[in-house]
Amino acid sequence: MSVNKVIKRITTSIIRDMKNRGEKISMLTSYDYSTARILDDAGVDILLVGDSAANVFAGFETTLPITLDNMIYHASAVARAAKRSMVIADLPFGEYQGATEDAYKAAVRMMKESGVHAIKLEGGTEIIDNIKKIVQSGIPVCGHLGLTPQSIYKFGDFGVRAKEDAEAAKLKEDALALQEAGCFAVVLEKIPAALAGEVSKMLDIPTIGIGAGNLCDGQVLVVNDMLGITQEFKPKFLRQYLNLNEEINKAVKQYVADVKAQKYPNESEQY
Ligand SMILES: Nc1nc(=O)c2c([nH]1)NC[C@@H]1CN(c3ccc(C(=O)N[C@@H](CCC(=O)O)C(=O)O)cc3)CN21
Ligand SMILES: CC(C)C(=O)C(=O)O
Ligand SMILES: [Mg+2]
Repeated sequence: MSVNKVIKRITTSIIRDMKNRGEKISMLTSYDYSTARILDDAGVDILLVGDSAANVFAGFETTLPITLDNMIYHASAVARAAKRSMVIADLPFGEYQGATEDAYKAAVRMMKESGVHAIKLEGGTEIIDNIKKIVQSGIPVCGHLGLTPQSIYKFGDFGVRAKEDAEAAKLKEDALALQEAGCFAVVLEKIPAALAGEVSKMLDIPTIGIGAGNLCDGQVLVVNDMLGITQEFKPKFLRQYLNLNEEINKAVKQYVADVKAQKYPNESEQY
């Protein structure tokens, strides 16, 4: 019997209601089944299978190399774990910026083969026709504006976006276009808090911020960062809730020492 008969799944309409009620939306990334089980049980509203898997899972410097097949593999693992959370997967670089037909096919493959509930795409007016086609086919789409890591070589750095009036005006225009195209939410990454507040007020759909202040309708962090597994990455917006890197280091050192000293396994740990 499906768990969903007892535990209500978070849907696009539920997160819209959250915005209307003023209940903030919590989102964390997730790339594997075991972690996703823990996050789902802990009550996170949305699990994002981010293309940041390229960085934190695979060790690439940027998000560009991860493939659609890679993303489907991660997304299917997370989708199998999520009982209550809504699961969103990033479409990777190169799969949705070209012909509408190609973008549509990539979105359909992600939905069919992974079992996630929605997809996320970086960009605004440039990809609006592709977003419309995907939304019209029944696939919920989340937008992503501000710092868009798939365009890192265009921007050249990971600095704060839309600090200047012209870029802020373009971001607002993009946000309205995404809403108009039927996106159910939009991620705002590394933009001034005041601008994120204005956009959140302007839009009917929820905004989910990362490095975008507390006036957004929700927040997202990379789970490896907030648990302190990631070691080098410490931007100002990140709050580290655990130092898991240190905890794991201690545990592994103890294990190695126990093996060396023949203290593991003991009598009760063998047959
Ligand atoms: N581990 C991880 N966490 C993330 O939040 C994340 C990824 N990877 N990969 C994909 C994108 C890239 N993101 C980023 C990348 C860099 C900064 C950042 O603030 N970097 C520098 C500052 C650079 C600058 O100011 O020019 C820092 O302080 O670490 C923020 C978000 C967010 N996403
Ligand atoms: C940082 C979030 C928003 C993301 O897109 C990712 O993890 O890939
Ligand atoms: Mg991403």
